[in-house]
Amino acid sequence: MTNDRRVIVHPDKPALASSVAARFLTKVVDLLDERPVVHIVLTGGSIANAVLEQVAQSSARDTIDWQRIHLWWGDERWVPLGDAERNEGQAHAALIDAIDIPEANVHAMPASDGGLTLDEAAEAYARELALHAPEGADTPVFDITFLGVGPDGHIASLFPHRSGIQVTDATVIPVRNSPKPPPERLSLTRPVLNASDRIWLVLAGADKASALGLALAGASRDEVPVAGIKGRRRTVFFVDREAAAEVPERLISPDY
Ligand SMILES: O=C1O[C@H](COP(=O)(O)O)[C@@H](O)[C@H](O)[C@H]1O
Repeated sequence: MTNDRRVIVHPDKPALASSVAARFLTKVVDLLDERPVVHIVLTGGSIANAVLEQVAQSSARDTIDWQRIHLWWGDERWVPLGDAERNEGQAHAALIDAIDIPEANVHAMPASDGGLTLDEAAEAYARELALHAPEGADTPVFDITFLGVGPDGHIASLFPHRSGIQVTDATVIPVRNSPKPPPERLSLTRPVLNASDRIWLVLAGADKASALGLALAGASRDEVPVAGIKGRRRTVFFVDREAAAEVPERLISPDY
């Protein structure tokens, strides 16, 4: 199989969420057979949380040795701990509270009330990543990185026509004046995301169709940040029919 980007279309959001959850569980079991520890990057967004809820509800979830899983985040909104906007809090409610995973394996990004400035928080998360990195690297090798995609084509907190998408000399950046609230955020950078073995982008709804169509048609990453995303081994767009409306037929993978 080549490392071309693939698009897998599902009839609707519920089918998308349960299919991605099932693939995730199967892939994690396989990965745990191959290595001692598996690193996963989570994302915010409604469909991503629906996937995590489906993982939590699956009986297969108990076949995973969660002690050997590490969870990271691709981005976080700069709000206090416990704020409903926090991506980490949403993931806790959807999945993490339901699984037996050590707290030390859940690498949430800092919150705005944790005593750090936004810049210090970015540096602190970069240090946390480095602590779990193999020798000579700045971050762990992410086995699966989930990404949502905004209607404007943003991924993590890397937005169109902003400097963040071009950053290559940092692993984590502070984001200010985000076009989507809240205005302050933290984000992994594009090279870090692209160093993931597998990137699984999950998109649902008609408002995502244009961004996806443009990204696959060769738009620039400055215009449509998701266009600049490609994992080392696999890059798969898991989408519903509405989000796939502008995807050329020849790019759609037949294997749903
Ligand atoms: O703000 C964010 O938005 C994107 C996309 O969210 P969606 O609800 O439009 O799917 C998300 O991927 C990112 O993590 C989050 O912080």
